[in-house]
Amino acid sequence: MGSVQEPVVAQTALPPHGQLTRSLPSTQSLASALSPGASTPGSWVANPWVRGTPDTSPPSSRSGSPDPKSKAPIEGTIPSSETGAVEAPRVAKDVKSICFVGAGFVGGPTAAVIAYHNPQIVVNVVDLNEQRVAHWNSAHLPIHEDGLLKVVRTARDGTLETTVSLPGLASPVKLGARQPNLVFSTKVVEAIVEADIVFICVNTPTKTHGLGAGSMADVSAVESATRTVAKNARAGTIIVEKSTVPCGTARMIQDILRYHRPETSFEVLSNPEFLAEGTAVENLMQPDRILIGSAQTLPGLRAAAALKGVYAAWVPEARIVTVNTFSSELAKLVANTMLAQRISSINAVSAICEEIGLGADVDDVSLAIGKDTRIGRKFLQAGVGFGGSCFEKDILNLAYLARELHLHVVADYWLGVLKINEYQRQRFARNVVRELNGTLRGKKIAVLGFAFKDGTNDTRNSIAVHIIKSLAEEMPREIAIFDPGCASDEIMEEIKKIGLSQSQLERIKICTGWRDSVQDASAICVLTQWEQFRGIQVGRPVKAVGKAVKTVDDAMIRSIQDESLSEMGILTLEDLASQDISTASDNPLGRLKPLSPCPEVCSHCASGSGSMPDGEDMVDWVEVASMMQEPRWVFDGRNVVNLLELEGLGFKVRGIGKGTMLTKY
Ligand SMILES: NC(=O)c1ccc[n+]([C@@H]2O[C@H](COP(=O)([O-])OP(=O)(O)OC[C@H]3O[C@@H](n4cnc5c(N)ncnc54)[C@H](O)[C@@H]3O)[C@@H](O)[C@H]2O)c1
Ligand SMILES: O=c1ccn([C@@H]2O[C@H](COP(=O)(O)OP(=O)(O)O[C@H]3O[C@H](CO)[C@@H](O)[C@H](O)[C@H]3O)[C@@H](O)[C@H]2O)c(=O)[nH]1
Repeated sequence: MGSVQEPVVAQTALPPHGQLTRSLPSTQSLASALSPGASTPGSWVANPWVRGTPDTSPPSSRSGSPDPKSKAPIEGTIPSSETGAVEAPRVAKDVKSICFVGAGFVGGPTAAVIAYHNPQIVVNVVDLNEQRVAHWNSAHLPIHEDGLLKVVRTARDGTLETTVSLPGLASPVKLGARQPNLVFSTKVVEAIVEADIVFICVNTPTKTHGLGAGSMADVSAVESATRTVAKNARAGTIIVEKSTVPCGTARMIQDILRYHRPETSFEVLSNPEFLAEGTAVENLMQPDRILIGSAQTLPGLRAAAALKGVYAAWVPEARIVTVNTFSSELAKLVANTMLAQRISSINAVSAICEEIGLGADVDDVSLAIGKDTRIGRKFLQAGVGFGGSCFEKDILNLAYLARELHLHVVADYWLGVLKINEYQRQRFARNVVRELNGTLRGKKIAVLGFAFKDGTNDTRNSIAVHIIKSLAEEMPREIAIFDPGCASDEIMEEIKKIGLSQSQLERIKICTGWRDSVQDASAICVLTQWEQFRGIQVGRPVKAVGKAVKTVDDAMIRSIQDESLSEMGILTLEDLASQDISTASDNPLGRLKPLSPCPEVCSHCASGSGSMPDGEDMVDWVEVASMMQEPRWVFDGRNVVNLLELEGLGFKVRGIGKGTMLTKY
């Protein structure tokens, strides 16, 4: 590329205050951009987030040699020579191949659901991590999410031809075999070359060193993935930013693309992901919304339409929101910050409840305010604080942006959400030590729950790790940790990151069952809201099991007998078939192909680790009472146990925000 420098990117180069000017197209200019033959490549006058002046000249007039990899225009693109305009991306129907770069918690499930609903599109999921890819290709997926294995097996392995007979159906329904269309591999370049759409789905943690350490997002993986895309993607390929990124990253991606491919124009879309771990498949199957941000230009809007077409295979159009790129990037950060803010708000109330005594109960307050439809009941569960790989990082990201814009009051406002979160977990750890007479020496503490929330095996930035660090500083005899979803080695790996001394580390034991962990313990800390920890309790209303029985109606029969039955239709069929069989099955129609056997050395098969709890090994609090040391403390950081009942069994219990005692710290 001669002497041209690759652009310096993203947050490191925010402009001086007051220079954040951009021009969104006026209605008139947008209308003209949409008119046939429009040639404006973009309406942003300057990239406010990138050092230097971006090249807004048409690709053909920029410096640099012609792109040797650029191929003849493919079907659906508008050749620039014919129109004088930048090449417009293909429209939805032309999307034949999608590539996900990054097979992590987001990339894997998102790619699987897209492939599941679009059997005509080949979805390649690529990652540099060979072990992760090997897991995606096995019976033991690297992440545990309800329903994920079935979705992956359907798309990755294809299905068998099958005939379904159901009561209410006049004639059996024949389902053809489905061809595999989901491929996990390490062949990053090959998958990018083939792709019509590339999703960048790599990690964006908070920087740990250098400029902005502890607050700024590290976009180096996005940069690196973009470089590989820039060098290999075909002209017309749409680049989608799926990772959660600082505002302005789409521009950074665009600049890297321009640097490596000055002759080729690519559209970059923002399409943030809103799935929550533990409910990933449900969230992807029935999203509240799909957000697509694009340049407000003809090619930008066309690219957005192409992506919309992919989602429209199963998401109602009204739920697909299209905005400009910046709004989309910002909306993702704001969504997480506001969800976290609700948790910190209710946790702040929990501190008041505990201090005021008088029986004030944060769960009652939460119930009462949540009935107000303007407030709503979600994300008002008080607890020991929020963990996970997203909330903290995204709040820091938003606050960093505000700080760079000299909006210090705004930055402090959002950082207050994190302050309360830290305060809450410190309060919890302090309470444990105080109630145990100010010393943990010679005592065993059981920790029930390590995952940052239930339903997942993700141990990243778990609240438990912070609590364990505080407890370990008191040099207890032992800290015995049990989590029904996390693998022991992953728990230990996280613990090793928190800087404990050798002597502290030696006191930590990871248990594979709750009995081992509570045996002889002086106190139990419940830190994850696993259903299993509620335990066998008298007087708790039994949750209704199973779904309401569906009956086959005419509309259903018509949709089922439609020859071009979509996966949505097949899901209905599966729902109906599931009602007919006594045991829950991932394969009610007998459609799934048998799984290939694992190699003999499969560590998962050997240890059974990391599988989600099946609900059979409920904690039996009566048994626990007989196993613990007096006075049998239970510190319930998630308000999952029945406080009164446990007190009846002889436990001393402290929940979060339960003002039953007047305590002073
Ligand atoms: N975890 C969530 O629930 C969640 C939800 C919404 C959004 N997000 C966002 O999505 C992004 C990804 O998160 P995640 O949890 O999936 O991360 P992850 O760490 O689980 O996965 C990222 C993957 O990208 C791979 N990778 C990194 N650089 C690569 C490269 N150049 N080429 C190929 N592969 C590469 C890594 O090996 C890793 O497997 C982040 O920005 C995150 O903030 C996460
Ligand atoms: O009322 C509540 C709800 C949650 N939590 C805690 O908050 C954390 C995060 O939970 P949750 O938001 O359910 O899981 P995440 O997987 O972190 O999902 C969040 O972060 C993702 C990554 O950006 C987003 O995509 C999701 O929309 C957003 O909910 C966990 O520790 C929970 O225990 C509470 O303490 N109280």
